[in-house]
Amino acid sequence: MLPLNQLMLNTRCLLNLTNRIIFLPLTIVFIVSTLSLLLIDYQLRDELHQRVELELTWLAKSAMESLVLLNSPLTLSTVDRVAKHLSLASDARITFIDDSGKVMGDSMIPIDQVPILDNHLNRPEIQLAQVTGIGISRHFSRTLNEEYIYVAIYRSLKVGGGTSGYYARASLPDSTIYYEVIKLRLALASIAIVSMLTLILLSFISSRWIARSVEQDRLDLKSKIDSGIHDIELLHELDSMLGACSELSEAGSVVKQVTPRLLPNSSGAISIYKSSRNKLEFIMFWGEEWQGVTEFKPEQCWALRKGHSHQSDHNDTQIYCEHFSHLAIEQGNKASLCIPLMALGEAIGVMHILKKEFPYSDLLLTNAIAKRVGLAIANIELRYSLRQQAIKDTLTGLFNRRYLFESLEQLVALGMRNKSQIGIIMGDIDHFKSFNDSYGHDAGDDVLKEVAKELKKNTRIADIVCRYGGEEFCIVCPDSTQEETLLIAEKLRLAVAKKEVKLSSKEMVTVTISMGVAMFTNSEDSIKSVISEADRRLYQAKSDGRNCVRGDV
Ligand SMILES: Nc1nc2c(ncn2[C@@H]2O[C@H](COP(=O)(O)OP(=O)(O)OP(=O)(O)O)[C@@H](O)[C@H]2O)c(=O)[nH]1
Repeated sequence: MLPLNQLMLNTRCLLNLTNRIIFLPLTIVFIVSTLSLLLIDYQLRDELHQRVELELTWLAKSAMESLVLLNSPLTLSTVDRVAKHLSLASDARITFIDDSGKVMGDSMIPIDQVPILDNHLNRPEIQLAQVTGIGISRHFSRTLNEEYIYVAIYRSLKVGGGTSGYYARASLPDSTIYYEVIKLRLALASIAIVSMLTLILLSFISSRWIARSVEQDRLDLKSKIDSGIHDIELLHELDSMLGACSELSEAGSVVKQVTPRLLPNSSGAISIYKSSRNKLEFIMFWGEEWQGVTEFKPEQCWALRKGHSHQSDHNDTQIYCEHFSHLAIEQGNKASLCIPLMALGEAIGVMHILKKEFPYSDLLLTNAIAKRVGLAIANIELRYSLRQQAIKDTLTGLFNRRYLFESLEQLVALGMRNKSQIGIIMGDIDHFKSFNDSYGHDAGDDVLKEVAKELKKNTRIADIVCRYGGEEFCIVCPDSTQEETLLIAEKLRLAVAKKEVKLSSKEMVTVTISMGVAMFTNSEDSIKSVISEADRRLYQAKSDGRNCVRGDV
């Protein structure tokens, strides 16, 4: 049995597990996405810088081309106009610088201030362009008071008759890139936040779902355990009740009470082998009144033929046992199950059950019930046969002297209480020694058996007929007067005298019996004294010529 607190503990563990299952991946996803975002941010910034530099290079080259294509002399006003014109097409600042470092035009500086601008030869991008043709740098612009990215192109141009070098420079404030980066970061952060929120929501929903299904599983498990405990308790009860039964009828009523609680909506019966073992007879049932056959041959039961249980609807078949089929079909196509009842490796009977269906749990239960019922029946039969051996004479089947004294004690006590008399008849076959000597001991045994049958046949059920020893018999007649007992004795004497016994040699013989009668009339009479009195009368009968009854009239 699984205790309830153990069950709760298991559930809590499961919930903790659920938390771990959900929140651990969530944390990992959060860390991975944050790192990815940082990487993307870094790469995008780098990419953006490269693109800006490329764009500025292209702009600087275009500006230089514009200067080359300018049909006018390269004066401050023409060059500055080109710079300002070009800047209309982009956000970039365009600056033209001549060979000597003097600014010839700037898209962001009014023309009147251009001449007063610093010499630009010391600018890193100009110095680089002078050497390699193109120069890129980032530094603080003292003119515009802001951090800028600069790309400068150097080209020698034909001016008048000679050539002169010019720099075309395109630049963008760093803040422009910074704002772009900020915009990108905002977009990425928004995507990340929405994704995380979605993930958290999904995790929350799935954790609720897992918790609900875990709870459902727990309840299912609990109800299964409860019903399992209930079944175990009932099986235990069945076990102990059957163990305490001494009669098959008692076992039958226990099975009738307990089995329907273990197998609800079922009906069934138990049949056991007759001693001849060629037939089985119905001994008990449960559920609906048993409508099936009460006697059948072992060959009519598949379970007994196979040596193990037979289920009619196994593997979608409809193979019913012959002793059972009509019932299963009449009662709405119910499934039938036959289980051999085993004891000491031998089938002693069969349990047949009708039910709509047999789930696996029912099969386990029916087998457990059959096992217990089989053992109980075997025990009862064993006890019965031991008891019979203890109280019966094996040759004649009559009760023995031991049973006579046991039952007399009870009968005398009861008789004295009820103020009724008990008659005792002692009988002895006449000249039995000479019969044995003439016909042999086996013939003597046959005569003893036939005399016993006659005595049994001519007495009431309540009378106790015993073999007292050898060829001597004792018959107890409860609730009988002396006259009645004498009449019974006379009747028995006549019946024995009339009986012709056929010996194995086919010879027909007759014997006679002498009888003495004595009575229990009051509580003072002891068993021994009354029997001695009956014995004394018997010897009186012997001495009076035998084949007669003696007793006080
Ligand atoms: N065949 C057979 N004989 C038995 C059995 N028990 C006792 N006897 C015999 O029964 C005979 C009894 O003989 P006795 O007691 O002398 O008495 P009786 O010959 O019947 O003579 P009366 O009683 O005087 O008529 C003995 O020979 C026993 O061996 C038994 O179970 N089977």
